[in-house]
Amino acid sequence: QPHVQSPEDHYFLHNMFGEKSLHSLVKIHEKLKHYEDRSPTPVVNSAETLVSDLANDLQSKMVSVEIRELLKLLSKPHVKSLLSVHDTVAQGSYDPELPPLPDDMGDEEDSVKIIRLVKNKEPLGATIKRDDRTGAIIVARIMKGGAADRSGLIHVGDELKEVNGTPVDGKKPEEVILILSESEGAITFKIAPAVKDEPSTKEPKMFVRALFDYDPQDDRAIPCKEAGVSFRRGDILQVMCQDDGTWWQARHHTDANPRAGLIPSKQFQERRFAQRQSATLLQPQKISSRRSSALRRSFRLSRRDKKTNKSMYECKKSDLYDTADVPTYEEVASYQRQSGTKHRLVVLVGPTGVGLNELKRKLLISDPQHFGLTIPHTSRQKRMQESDGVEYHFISRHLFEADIHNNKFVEYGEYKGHYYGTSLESVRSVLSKNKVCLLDVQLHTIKHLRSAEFKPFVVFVKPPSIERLRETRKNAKIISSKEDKNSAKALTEEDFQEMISAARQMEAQYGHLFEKVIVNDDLTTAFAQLREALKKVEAETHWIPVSWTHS
Ligand SMILES: Nc1ncnc2c1ncn2[C@@H]1O[C@H](COP(=O)(O)OP(=O)(O)OP(=O)(O)O)[C@@H](O)[C@H]1O
Repeated sequence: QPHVQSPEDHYFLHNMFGEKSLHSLVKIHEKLKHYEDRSPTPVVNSAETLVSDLANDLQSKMVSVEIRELLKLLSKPHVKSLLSVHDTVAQGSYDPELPPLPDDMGDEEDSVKIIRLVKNKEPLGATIKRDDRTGAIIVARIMKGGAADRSGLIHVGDELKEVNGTPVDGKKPEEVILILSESEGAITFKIAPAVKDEPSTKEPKMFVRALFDYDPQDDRAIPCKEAGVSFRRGDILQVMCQDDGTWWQARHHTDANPRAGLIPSKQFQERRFAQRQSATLLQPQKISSRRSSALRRSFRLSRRDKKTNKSMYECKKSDLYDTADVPTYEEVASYQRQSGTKHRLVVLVGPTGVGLNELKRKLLISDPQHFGLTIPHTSRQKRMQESDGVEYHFISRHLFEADIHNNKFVEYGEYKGHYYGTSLESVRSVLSKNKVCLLDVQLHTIKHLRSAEFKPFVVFVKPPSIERLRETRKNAKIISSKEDKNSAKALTEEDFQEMISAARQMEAQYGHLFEKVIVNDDLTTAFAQLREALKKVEAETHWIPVSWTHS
């Protein structure tokens, strides 16, 4: 067919239509159709009984070879199955046959339920445990949307008495699971239903962003590895049940399968993390030895005269030892910016020299009406060629200190006795012009910006491999340091190494805050990726922390 384009599709179809079994099925279908049209009626509707009567009769007269052969044929499993199918169809009784109720049921057993589930490849969607006190096998949880849940017949707390006629009393859960996994088709359970009021309240849907990687296979605590759901940092999960304080039930929100699986609860994960930390006495890592780099970036672009402004500032609020909160899950809601409303604040982070300024500059040039930068504050004297509110907002040292005290700065620092800082007001000012505000700050300040007002979209710019850095940064320059503030120096091997190790530490400590990671290998490609990511955030529906949706 002309619309079958890929060779794999073609190959697949070709093989499928060539299958013998498919041809047989088609033939059977045609035959059935043929008979159906003739509306046949069964001659007998219990061929099985007829055959068994016949066999009894013949048994006593096993004289001829023919009789012996006939008996042999009739006792073949295939023939028996065929007769059984014949009878089922002839009698038109397609309901499963329930095993007869035992006659000797004691009084205490009068509430026993016999349940028959037809098992396909799908797992049952239930976990069991042993009651330590009574030794009984109890249904521990029912996975939302799974086969057991959908049947509506099995509930948490039900006691399993028998599986396919085998009593499970005194058996270990693993042994019961083995019986289950070995049985095919219909499985019959004898269950003593739990005496309790089943909470029937519908769970509200909750979506969370996972802030850590999880693989149930590596988790020794999970009660059933097969029931676990693995996920990666950044994945959006729908939490469907939080009844259990330790194991929540959740599914990937894009997953077509409605069945939930187990994930560690927020509280449990936090507890584990705390234990792990105290066990290893983990020291929060110090990020980058080239301190105050972020502050320097924040100011450099906004200065007009580049020559005089290539200098470094001491960062005062340099809380480099800050540890992020334990990253587990963050509740999120879908969000789309309405046209005319404020843009999300774009925060660029990355190690010194990775190219944040370069990317900001390119964005700004690409659309100066759309993107904007903050104007910093300083306590130093205004120079001849400068104007207030253009390069800087010039304020007195006294006022600057009062503003620091009143938490008016996103971040600030001191260089050569003068304060420099980016105020929250300067961010608001760009946003209120309906522009996308591009900000690069030190990582620890992100958490102060995480609010409904700014809804920061944090982009982490990552260096490529050291080999690629060597290749691509041949002509790259970074601002040297205080000793020689007017000159830029070429990037050295040490700079490359520092860039890579700083990036690694940043990702380990703050990775859960990054909504987008861009590798700045080839500049044009990195810029295109950044532009694309920003476009998406502006126009498409995406997830943001739920607390940002109600301001
Ligand atoms: N992908 C790239 N390929 C080649 N050179 C690049 C690339 N990205 C940035 N550069 C160059 O690397 C140098 C450092 O870039 P830039 O000043 O933008 O870094 P930065 O992250 O802002 O650094 P700092 O923290 O030191 O301010 C510049 O000379 C820039 O042109």
